[in-house]
Amino acid sequence: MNTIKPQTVRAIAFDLDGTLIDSAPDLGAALNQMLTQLNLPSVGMAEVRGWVGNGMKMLVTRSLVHHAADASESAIQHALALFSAAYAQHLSINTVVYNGVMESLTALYKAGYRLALITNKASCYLPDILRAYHMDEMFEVVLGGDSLLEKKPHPLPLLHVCEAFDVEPHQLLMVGDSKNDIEAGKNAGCPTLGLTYGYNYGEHISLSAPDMTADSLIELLPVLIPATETI
Ligand SMILES: O=C(O)COP(=O)(O)O
Ligand SMILES: [Mg+2]
Repeated sequence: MNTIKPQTVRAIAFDLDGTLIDSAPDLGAALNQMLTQLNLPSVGMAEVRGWVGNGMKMLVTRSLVHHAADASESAIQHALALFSAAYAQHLSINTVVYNGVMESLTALYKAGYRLALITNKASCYLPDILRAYHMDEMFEVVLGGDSLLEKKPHPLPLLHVCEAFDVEPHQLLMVGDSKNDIEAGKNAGCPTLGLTYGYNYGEHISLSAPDMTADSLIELLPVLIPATETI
């Protein structure tokens, strides 16, 4: 199913984790370093992939709850400080860019679409990560989970991008791997593309009923750049 219209879309907002980059190996390494410091057992990548999507505090909290450890606010804050220090050393060691991402971003950018990044990841890590994966020139607006008063699935970051780009919500396509992205898009009145390969709490993204689903970002090119056959 695809109800995305190339004649209406003028700008595209991308999610980061699970959409552009597979950051779970670095997030997992930092989480396991934190768990070791707390004398708790390590967790596997499958767990980590199921916990990413609502920011670092939620990732840390889910790991503490998983171990039935102290998950009081002060325990979470202590764990979060350990995790943040560890992740700062693990931003771009084993993270990889998904297939098709660079080609697609480049083609969409060259075709004149205005591009934004809207992630729930803390904003302090974004410049280094975007630079490490050569994406720092692509996005005119970059928002982290702490950039505004609300984060996805709240519509505020998407509406902020609409205002920055001077476009209507129906002209901004939201692209993401999780229900937070699709719900944020629907809440803002934006069309949505759900990618099937990322992290979505073990659920298929089609359950969130995006306007289009795709197994690779490349599938968006013939939709938004109709002359695209192969790249
Ligand atoms: O940091 C997270 O939990 C998720 O980040 P995302 O919004 O880029 O998927
Ligand atoms: Mg994501």
